[in-house]
Amino acid sequence: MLFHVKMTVQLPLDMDPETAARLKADEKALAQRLQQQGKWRHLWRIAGLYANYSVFDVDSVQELHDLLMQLPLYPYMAIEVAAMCRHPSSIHEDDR
Ligand SMILES: O=C(O)CC1=CCC(=O)O1
Repeated sequence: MLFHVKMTVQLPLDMDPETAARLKADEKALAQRLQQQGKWRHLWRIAGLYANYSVFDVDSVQELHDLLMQLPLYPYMAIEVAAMCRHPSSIHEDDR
């Protein structure tokens, strides 16, 4: 199951810089692990914003929920999710 996810990061302005740096490093490590596992298929910066557009490939809505909840930056993110299904004109046979 493919899901389009928009994540907008809103760190508190008064957050300790070391805490922010640790959260970002932990987020990066988990994001890269999930990409290697094929769960986090795409990760794009939205130009001009501290936000990203991502595509997740998971087995269930519950799995997506659990992945998003475990992101280190989750408490500081606004998250929007859209479920996607195959477009009849797509030439990509592996999209599902
Ligand atoms: O910087 C972001 O958009 C938040 C984020 C998601 C994965 C990551 O490494 O940072």
